[in-house]
Amino acid sequence: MDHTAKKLGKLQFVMGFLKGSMGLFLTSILFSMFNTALNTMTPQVIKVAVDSVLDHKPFALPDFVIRLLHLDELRAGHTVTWLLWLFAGAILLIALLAGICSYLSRTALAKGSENFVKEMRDKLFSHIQRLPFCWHVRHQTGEIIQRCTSDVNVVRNFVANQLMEVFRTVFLLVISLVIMFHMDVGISLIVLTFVPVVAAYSGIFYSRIARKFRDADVAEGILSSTVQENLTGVRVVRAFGRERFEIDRFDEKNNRFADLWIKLGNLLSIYWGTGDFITGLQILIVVVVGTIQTVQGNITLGEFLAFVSYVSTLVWPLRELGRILSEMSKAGVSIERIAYILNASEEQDSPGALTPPMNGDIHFEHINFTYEGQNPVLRDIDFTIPAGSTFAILGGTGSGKSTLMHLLDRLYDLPPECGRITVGGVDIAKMKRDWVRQNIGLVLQEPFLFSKTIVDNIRVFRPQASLSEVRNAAQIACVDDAVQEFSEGYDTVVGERGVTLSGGQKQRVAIARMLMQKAPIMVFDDSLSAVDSETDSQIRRALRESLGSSTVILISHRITTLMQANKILVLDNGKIAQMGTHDELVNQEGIYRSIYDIQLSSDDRSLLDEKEEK
Ligand SMILES: Nc1ncnc2c1ncn2[C@@H]1O[C@H](COP(=O)(O)OP(=O)(O)OP(=O)(O)O)[C@@H](O)[C@H]1O
Repeated sequence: MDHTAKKLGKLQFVMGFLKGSMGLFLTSILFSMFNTALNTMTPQVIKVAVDSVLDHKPFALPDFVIRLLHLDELRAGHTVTWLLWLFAGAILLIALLAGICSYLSRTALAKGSENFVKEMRDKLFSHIQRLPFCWHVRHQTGEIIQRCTSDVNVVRNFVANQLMEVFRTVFLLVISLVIMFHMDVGISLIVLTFVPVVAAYSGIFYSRIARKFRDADVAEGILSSTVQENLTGVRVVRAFGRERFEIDRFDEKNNRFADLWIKLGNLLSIYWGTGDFITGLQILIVVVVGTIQTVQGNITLGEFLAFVSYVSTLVWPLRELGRILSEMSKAGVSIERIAYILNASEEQDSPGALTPPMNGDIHFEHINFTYEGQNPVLRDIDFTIPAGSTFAILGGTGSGKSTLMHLLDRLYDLPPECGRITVGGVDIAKMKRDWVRQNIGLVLQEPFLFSKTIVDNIRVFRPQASLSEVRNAAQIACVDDAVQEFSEGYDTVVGERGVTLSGGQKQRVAIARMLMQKAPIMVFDDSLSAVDSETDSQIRRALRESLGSSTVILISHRITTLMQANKILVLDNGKIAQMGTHDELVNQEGIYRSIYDIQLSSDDRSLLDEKEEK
């Protein structure tokens, strides 16, 4: 029952996307039926031609056709050659009409299937945009890309080619059998007995092939993820001389993928080989029985030839049915894989979600947080960031600093009973997610830049911003000079298609981008780690002067980055270890003091002096 439900689900899934192009698909089916009906006429013309031209029998056509076309009179007054031309003309006319129908059917189908696949791609892409961040963290990018590209293509091929073939084959089978039964029941029964045989063996293979396709698809996903990971981490691969290791890793996955396709190929070869034998057997029996029947005078020579013609015409579509079934299994697997993405729940705001002002105090109230299946990452975290202040968070790696910011930005939601985060007294869980994110500017340690020009990257949040606004943000982020030095300045394309920026330049472009957002809360999550201490200090000075009333949260390992903050929180293993100003913390025993002592010996003294100047 489960299986049927699943199948029904797949059909409904496809129908959902077909809805918009139903008119085109119905047009295509209609013309395909005309085409099939016309094609089944040809053996009839052959039959009448052979019987009347070679055997000089009267036309074996319904009386009204003979009367309508005055065939008897024509026949009486004309030569055999003339009759032959008459039948040739009939075949030509049928071929012409069949060709026109085929053209109309295929153009409608091409349009319909492209609309279908476009709608599916649009839906997938917009759905993926709305999936929660945690969903993206849990799934490999290569695998998602594979589902959005090759799986979508498999479904498109199925809808554009195979689905129509199913209709065509069934229609062809029905018309041909009706005509054959009309000519001779005995031979028709022989032909008919082969239909379930072909269907049964196709069905058996269908289920086995489906399993193999599923394995091959999973292997393909793993292979694309390996390639994607390798290309993304190409610098690490080169730096650590891991090329050999990576090649071996790829080989292993590639071998597995190739093995699965070889096994699939073997299975398909058995299928086609067996199919060839069965159809050969079918033709053999029809030829033997047909010849006997003709010799005994039970059927005419023309009818015999028509039978052979129908059987030969039916052989291929029936054989194709097997291929269609295997394609269907492949498409079924792809549909399941696409549906897996589409069935994932999108981020959704509760009805009446709020959009309050975001310039109030930020209060983390007794936060406890655990990532799925992990140990607790944050334990009873409770503190307040006063509005308009600069607040710093210091802590060892893995102490939970970024997690706190993910929770503030609602990239992860706090489960009930695990505390709450309020801004200006309003729980962020009750706010619209978009609103929260628009009002919290976030710069990450490893910022991502799009493959576009620098100016477009900086004004990604405000595409209408003028160049002077962009430059102003870039000056505060201390990246304007560096950009001016590029031959194309702000029009320099960065990323895969263009110039490679240094880690520090990228971080500064990302800071400029965030400044354009003009958010009342700004978070710098270790986002100055790749710039030297001097530039770090310059940026902070420029930021201090330009941020106005925004609340700033600074996360860093570097004491010099944090020391001017109004308050510093020290996190240790998911718990609050210390909190206070630089002066308070440096004068107490504790983590802050030890880090200060270690960094003091290596940091530039002048940067520490900066604090005294302030
Ligand atoms: N998406 C995630 N899924 C599961 N565990 C995670 C996830 N993100 C972080 N963690 C784990 O949570 C803990 C805290 O990570 P977090 O990134 O918040 O630390 P951090 O203090 O920002 O570290 P760093 O300074 O190194 O960036 C770590 O043990 C980390 O492995």
